[in-house]
Amino acid sequence: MAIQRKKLAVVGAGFTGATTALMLAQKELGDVVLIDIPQLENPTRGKALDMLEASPVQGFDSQITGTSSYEDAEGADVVIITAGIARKPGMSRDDLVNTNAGIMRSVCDNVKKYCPNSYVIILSNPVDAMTYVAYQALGFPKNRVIGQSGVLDTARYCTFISQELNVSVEDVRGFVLGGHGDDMVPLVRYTNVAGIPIEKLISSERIEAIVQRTRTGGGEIVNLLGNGSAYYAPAASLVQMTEAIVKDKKRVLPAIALLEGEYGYDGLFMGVPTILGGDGIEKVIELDLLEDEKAALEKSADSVRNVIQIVNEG
Ligand SMILES: NC(=O)C1=CN([C@@H]2O[C@H](COP(=O)(O)OP(=O)(O)OC[C@H]3O[C@@H](n4cnc5c(N)ncnc54)[C@H](O)[C@@H]3O)[C@@H](O)[C@H]2O)C=CC1
Ligand SMILES: O=C([O-])CC(=O)C(=O)O
Repeated sequence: MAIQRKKLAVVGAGFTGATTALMLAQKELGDVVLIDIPQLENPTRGKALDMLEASPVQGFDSQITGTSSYEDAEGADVVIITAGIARKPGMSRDDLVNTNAGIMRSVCDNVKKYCPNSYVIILSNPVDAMTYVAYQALGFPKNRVIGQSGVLDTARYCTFISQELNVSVEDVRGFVLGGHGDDMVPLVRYTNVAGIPIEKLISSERIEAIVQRTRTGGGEIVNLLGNGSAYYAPAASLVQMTEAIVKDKKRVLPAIALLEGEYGYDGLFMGVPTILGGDGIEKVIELDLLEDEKAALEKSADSVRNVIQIVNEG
C-alpha cells in the first residue's frame, strides 16, 4: 500500500489553533484539518485557504482544510485541542474551568467517534484539569492523552536564561515541572548551559527573578496583549510535541501525563518529564527531588487538585 501522509486535526481555529495549523504545515508534518464551531465555518475555511495559498511561496505540500465537520478529520493520527475561551487581564487560567470543561467534553465526544485511534494533545486551559476532562471523556489509554504545558514553560525559562547570559538558546537546557499555574516548578538544579550548571553562571538573586518571571510568563503576555493570551510560543510547543509523535523521535519533553505512582502521585494529571514518541507518552521519567523541590511540586499539585475538584463538583 502506498505510503500516506499523516492526518493532523486542530480543533479550535482561534489564535493558537490557526498558528499551530500553519506551523504544522510549514514543517510538512502532515495534512492539517482545522476545525471550529459551525457559526465560524466560513472564517475557518477562509483561514485555511489563506494558509494554503502561502504554500507555493514557502514550498510546503501539506494540505490545510478548514471545516466545522469532524467527518473531515476522520481517522486523524494526531488531534490537537485548542478549543475554548482564553483569559483576559485580571483573570487566572482557573477562571476558565467551567466553560472550557463543557467545550472539552463536547469536542472529545467527536474525537472519540471520528478519531478513535488518535494521539490527543490538549492545550485549552486550565490545561492540567482539561487533560483530565479529556481523558475521562475519551476513554483512551493514558499514553494517548497528553497535555501541553512544560514545553512552553521551559521555552520561556530558557529564553530568559539565554537573555541573561547573552548566549544561544540552543545551549540552554532546563525543565519545568508541575501544574501550568503560577506555582509551577522550574528545576534550577537540572538547568545548564552547554553542561555548565546555571548556578555557576548566574547569581542566586537573578535565578530567583528568572524563576518568578517564568511562573508568571503567561500572565505577562496576557497583560501586554490586552485581549487574549499567548499563541506563537504555545503553537511552537504543540508542533514540537506533534513532531515527536509523528516522527517517533522519542524526545525527552515535559508533558502533562497521568501519574500513577510516579513522584508519589496517584490519579493526578500534571507536568513531568516524559519520553514522547510514536506511542505518545512512552515513559514518565522520574527524577530524584530534594525536599524543597518536593515541597514546591506538592504546592503546585495542590493547585491542580483544587481545579479538578471544581470540575468534579460541576
Ligand atoms: N496550555 C497552554 O500552555 C496554553 C493554553 N492556552 C489556552 O488555549 C485555549 C485557546 O486559546 P486561543 O486560541 O488564544 O483562544 P481563541 O479564542 O483565539 O480561540 C479559541 C477557539 O476555540 C473555538 N471553539 C470554542 N468552542 C469550540 C468547540 N466546541 N469546538 C470547536 N472550537 C471551539 C472558538 O470559536 C475559537 O475560535 C484557551 O483556553 C487558552 O487559555 C493558550 C496558550 C497556552
Ligand atoms: O496565560 C494564559 O492564559 C495562556 C497560557 O497558558 C500561557 O501562555 O502560558
